[in-house]
Amino acid sequence: LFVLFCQTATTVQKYSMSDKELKEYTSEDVSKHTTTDSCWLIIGNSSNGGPKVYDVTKYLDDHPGGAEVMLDVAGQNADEFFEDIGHSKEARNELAKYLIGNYKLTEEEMAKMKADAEKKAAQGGSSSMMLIVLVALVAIYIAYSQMNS
Ligand code: HEM
Repeated sequence: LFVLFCQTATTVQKYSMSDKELKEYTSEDVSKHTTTDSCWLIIGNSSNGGPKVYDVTKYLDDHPGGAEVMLDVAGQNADEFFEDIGHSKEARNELAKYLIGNYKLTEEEMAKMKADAEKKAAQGGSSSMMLIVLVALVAIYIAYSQMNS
Protein backbone atom coordinates (compact mmCIF):
# COMPACT_ATOMS: atom_id res chain seq x y z
CA LEU A 1 0.00 0.00 0.00
CA PHE A 2 2.86 2.34 0.88
CA VAL A 3 4.57 1.65 -2.49
CA LEU A 4 1.30 2.34 -4.29
CA PHE A 5 0.94 5.62 -2.38
CA CYS A 6 4.50 6.68 -3.30
CA GLN A 7 3.95 5.81 -6.96
CA THR A 8 0.72 7.81 -7.13
CA ALA A 9 2.35 10.79 -5.41
CA THR A 10 5.28 10.78 -7.88
CA THR A 11 2.95 10.49 -10.87
CA VAL A 12 0.79 13.36 -9.65
CA GLN A 13 3.91 15.46 -9.02
CA LYS A 14 5.38 14.56 -12.43
CA TYR A 15 2.25 15.58 -14.31
CA SER A 16 1.62 18.80 -12.43
CA MET A 17 5.28 19.79 -12.79
CA SER A 18 5.63 18.89 -16.46
CA ASP A 19 2.64 21.07 -17.28
CA LYS A 20 4.14 24.01 -15.42
CA GLU A 21 7.56 23.51 -16.98
CA LEU A 22 6.19 23.60 -20.53
CA LYS A 23 7.24 26.66 -22.45
CA GLU A 24 4.57 29.01 -23.68
CA TYR A 25 4.52 30.02 -27.35
CA THR A 26 2.64 32.85 -29.03
CA SER A 27 1.05 32.65 -32.48
CA GLU A 28 3.99 34.75 -33.71
CA ASP A 29 6.49 32.10 -32.48
CA VAL A 30 4.54 29.23 -34.05
CA SER A 31 4.00 31.04 -37.37
CA LYS A 32 7.77 30.93 -38.05
CA HIS A 33 7.78 27.12 -38.40
CA THR A 34 6.11 26.27 -41.69
CA THR A 35 8.57 24.12 -43.66
CA THR A 36 9.92 20.57 -43.88
CA ASP A 37 12.94 21.85 -41.90
CA SER A 38 10.74 22.96 -39.02
CA CYS A 39 7.01 22.35 -38.88
CA TRP A 40 4.96 23.31 -35.81
CA LEU A 41 1.23 22.90 -35.27
CA ILE A 42 -1.22 24.16 -32.65
CA ILE A 43 -3.61 21.36 -31.68
CA GLY A 44 -6.06 20.99 -28.79
CA ASN A 45 -8.80 23.03 -27.14
CA SER A 46 -10.26 23.77 -23.72
CA SER A 47 -12.04 20.39 -23.65
CA ASN A 48 -8.75 18.42 -23.76
CA GLY A 49 -6.33 20.65 -21.88
CA GLY A 50 -5.14 22.48 -24.99
CA PRO A 51 -4.35 24.30 -27.12
CA LYS A 52 -0.77 23.05 -27.20
CA VAL A 53 2.18 23.42 -29.56
CA TYR A 54 3.71 20.42 -31.37
CA ASP A 55 6.92 20.17 -33.38
CA VAL A 56 5.87 17.57 -35.96
CA THR A 57 8.91 17.98 -38.27
CA LYS A 58 10.14 14.43 -37.66
CA TYR A 59 6.65 12.99 -38.22
CA LEU A 60 6.01 14.57 -41.64
CA ASP A 61 7.32 11.59 -43.65
CA ASP A 62 5.58 9.06 -41.40
CA HIS A 63 2.12 10.65 -41.41
CA PRO A 64 -0.40 8.22 -42.98
CA GLY A 65 -2.36 11.22 -44.31
CA GLY A 66 0.76 12.60 -46.02
CA ALA A 67 3.13 15.49 -45.31
CA GLU A 68 1.24 17.93 -47.55
CA VAL A 69 -1.89 18.22 -45.36
CA MET A 70 0.27 19.00 -42.36
CA LEU A 71 2.39 21.53 -44.21
CA ASP A 72 -0.80 23.26 -45.39
CA VAL A 73 -1.63 24.12 -41.77
CA ALA A 74 1.97 24.48 -40.51
CA GLY A 75 2.51 27.39 -38.15
CA GLN A 76 -1.22 27.62 -37.53
CA ASN A 77 -4.01 26.27 -35.38
CA ALA A 78 -4.76 22.83 -36.88
CA ASP A 79 -7.16 21.67 -34.16
CA GLU A 80 -10.30 21.73 -36.32
CA PHE A 81 -8.57 19.84 -39.16
CA PHE A 82 -7.12 17.30 -36.73
CA GLU A 83 -10.53 16.69 -35.13
CA ASP A 84 -12.49 16.67 -38.42
CA ILE A 85 -10.48 13.68 -39.69
CA GLY A 86 -11.52 11.76 -36.58
CA HIS A 87 -7.97 10.70 -35.74
CA SER A 88 -7.69 7.44 -33.77
CA LYS A 89 -6.44 6.99 -30.21
CA GLU A 90 -3.12 5.76 -31.67
CA ALA A 91 -2.83 9.00 -33.64
CA ARG A 92 -3.42 10.98 -30.43
CA ASN A 93 -0.77 8.93 -28.60
CA GLU A 94 1.64 9.62 -31.46
CA LEU A 95 0.83 13.34 -31.29
CA ALA A 96 1.77 13.44 -27.60
CA LYS A 97 5.39 12.56 -28.52
CA TYR A 98 5.86 15.88 -30.31
CA LEU A 99 4.59 18.21 -27.59
CA ILE A 100 6.92 21.18 -27.06
CA GLY A 101 4.78 23.70 -25.19
CA ASN A 102 1.56 25.44 -24.32
CA TYR A 103 -0.03 27.89 -26.70
CA LYS A 104 -0.66 31.42 -25.45
CA LEU A 105 -4.07 32.47 -26.73
CA THR A 106 -4.42 35.95 -28.21
CA GLU A 107 -6.95 38.31 -26.58
CA GLU A 108 -9.24 37.68 -29.55
CA GLU A 109 -9.01 33.88 -29.23
CA MET A 110 -9.54 34.10 -25.48
CA ALA A 111 -12.74 36.15 -26.02
CA LYS A 112 -13.97 33.68 -28.65
CA MET A 113 -13.31 30.69 -26.38
CA LYS A 114 -15.22 32.40 -23.55
CA ALA A 115 -18.14 33.22 -25.84
CA ASP A 116 -18.22 29.62 -27.15
CA ALA A 117 -18.22 28.22 -23.60
CA GLU A 118 -21.04 30.57 -22.60
CA LYS A 119 -23.03 29.60 -25.69
CA LYS A 120 -22.56 25.92 -24.87
CA ALA A 121 -23.65 26.49 -21.26
CA ALA A 122 -26.76 28.37 -22.43
CA GLN A 123 -27.61 25.58 -24.87
CA GLY A 124 -27.22 22.99 -22.09
CA GLY A 125 -29.47 25.10 -19.88
CA SER A 126 -32.25 25.34 -22.46
CA SER A 127 -32.18 21.61 -23.26
CA SER A 128 -32.50 20.65 -19.59
CA MET A 129 -35.39 23.15 -19.32
CA MET A 130 -37.08 21.39 -22.25
CA LEU A 131 -36.66 18.05 -20.47
CA ILE A 132 -38.34 19.41 -17.33
CA VAL A 133 -41.27 20.74 -19.39
CA LEU A 134 -41.56 17.36 -21.15
CA VAL A 135 -41.60 15.43 -17.86
CA ALA A 136 -44.23 17.85 -16.47
CA LEU A 137 -46.41 17.36 -19.57
CA VAL A 138 -46.16 13.56 -19.30
CA ALA A 139 -47.07 13.75 -15.59
CA ILE A 140 -50.09 15.96 -16.35
CA TYR A 141 -51.16 13.55 -19.09
CA ILE A 142 -50.91 10.50 -16.77
CA ALA A 143 -52.78 12.30 -13.98
CA TYR A 144 -55.46 13.42 -16.42
CA SER A 145 -55.97 9.95 -17.93
CA GLN A 146 -56.18 8.38 -14.43
CA MET A 147 -58.80 10.92 -13.36
CA ASN A 148 -60.96 9.96 -16.34
CA SER A 149 -60.72 6.16 -15.90
C1 HEM B 1 1.21 15.22 -35.27
C2 HEM B 1 -0.03 15.36 -35.71
C3 HEM B 1 -0.73 14.22 -36.37
C4 HEM B 1 -0.64 12.88 -36.12
C5 HEM B 1 0.18 12.18 -35.05
C6 HEM B 1 -1.48 12.21 -37.09
C7 HEM B 1 -1.65 10.85 -37.18
C8 HEM B 1 -2.39 10.20 -38.10
C9 HEM B 1 -2.61 8.77 -38.15
C10 HEM B 1 -1.99 7.76 -37.19
C11 HEM B 1 -3.43 8.53 -39.20
C12 HEM B 1 -3.98 7.14 -39.64
C13 HEM B 1 -5.42 7.03 -39.23
C14 HEM B 1 -5.62 7.09 -37.72
O1 HEM B 1 -4.99 6.28 -37.00
O2 HEM B 1 -6.39 7.95 -37.27
C15 HEM B 1 -3.70 9.80 -39.84
C16 HEM B 1 -4.46 9.96 -40.96
C17 HEM B 1 -4.76 11.17 -41.54
N1 HEM B 1 -4.45 12.41 -41.04
FE1 HEM B 1 -3.27 12.78 -39.48
N2 HEM B 1 -2.08 13.15 -37.90
C18 HEM B 1 -1.66 14.39 -37.48
C19 HEM B 1 -2.03 15.62 -37.98
C20 HEM B 1 -2.89 15.79 -39.02
C21 HEM B 1 -3.36 17.06 -39.52
C22 HEM B 1 -3.00 18.41 -38.91
C23 HEM B 1 -4.17 16.80 -40.57
C24 HEM B 1 -4.94 17.76 -41.45
C25 HEM B 1 -4.64 19.01 -41.61
C26 HEM B 1 -4.23 15.38 -40.76
C27 HEM B 1 -4.90 14.72 -41.73
C28 HEM B 1 -4.97 13.37 -41.89
C29 HEM B 1 -5.61 12.71 -43.01
C30 HEM B 1 -6.28 13.40 -44.19
C31 HEM B 1 -5.47 11.34 -42.78
C32 HEM B 1 -5.94 10.22 -43.69
C33 HEM B 1 -7.32 9.75 -43.29
C34 HEM B 1 -7.76 8.63 -44.17
O3 HEM B 1 -7.19 8.44 -45.25
O4 HEM B 1 -8.71 7.94 -43.74
N3 HEM B 1 -3.43 14.78 -39.79
N4 HEM B 1 -3.08 10.80 -39.14
